[in-house]
Amino acid sequence: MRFTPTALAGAFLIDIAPVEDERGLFARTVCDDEFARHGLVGRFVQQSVSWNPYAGTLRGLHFQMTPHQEIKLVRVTRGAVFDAIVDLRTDSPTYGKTFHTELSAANRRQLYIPAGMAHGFQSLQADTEVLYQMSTPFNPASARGLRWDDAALAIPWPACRERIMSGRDRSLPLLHQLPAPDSLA
Ligand SMILES: Cc1cn([C@H]2C[C@H](O)[C@@H](COP(=O)(O)OP(=O)(O)O[C@H]3O[C@H](C)C(=O)[C@H](O)[C@H]3O)O2)c(=O)[nH]c1=O
Repeated sequence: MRFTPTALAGAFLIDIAPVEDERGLFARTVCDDEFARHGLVGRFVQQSVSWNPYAGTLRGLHFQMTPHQEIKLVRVTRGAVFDAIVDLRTDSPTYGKTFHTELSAANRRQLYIPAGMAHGFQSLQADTEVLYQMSTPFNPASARGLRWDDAALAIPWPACRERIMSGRDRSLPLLHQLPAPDSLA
């Protein structure tokens, strides 16, 4: 695997190093030792899938509050997404900064998201499926979110004819409205 640090401390792009032959390819996507050599956690306790039948579906920006904040490893197994993260760690040099990338079944790229970040994506194709691995179990009571279109974040979400979102996501708070840092990721 190839690990590329992003502009946000602790967040990495992980690309496969495929072994190819006449049958196709084989590639490792998670390895505890290799992750540890890059200072990353390679053990996950939950794996989830998100299916998005329509392009323009936007989920997020979500995170879990302390002490349930999650490390997430995200990849796309069908279709493609515009994937975005926000650093919510108030002690981080990149607090309030964002990073985005395209994850797709074609590029087989993964995004490693450290604890303390909000995550969201917009599907770029119909029938897009996203696979997540989480380091911490889902804790509904600590699930929180951040508005996708917060001008303070200025995430360049791709234009689309109709953006499909949940009512909850449409009404999430802005960054400056989030509770005090001690209750945040
Ligand atoms: C996340 C999650 C949700 N649920 C239940 C709760 C709801 O009844 C239903 C849909 O939940 P939600 O609308 O929060 O699903 P998404 O909007 O896809 O949320 C995810 O999308 C953003 C982009 C993420 O990064 C998170 O992994 C996750 O928050 O599944 C579970 O039972 N377990 C879970 O781990």
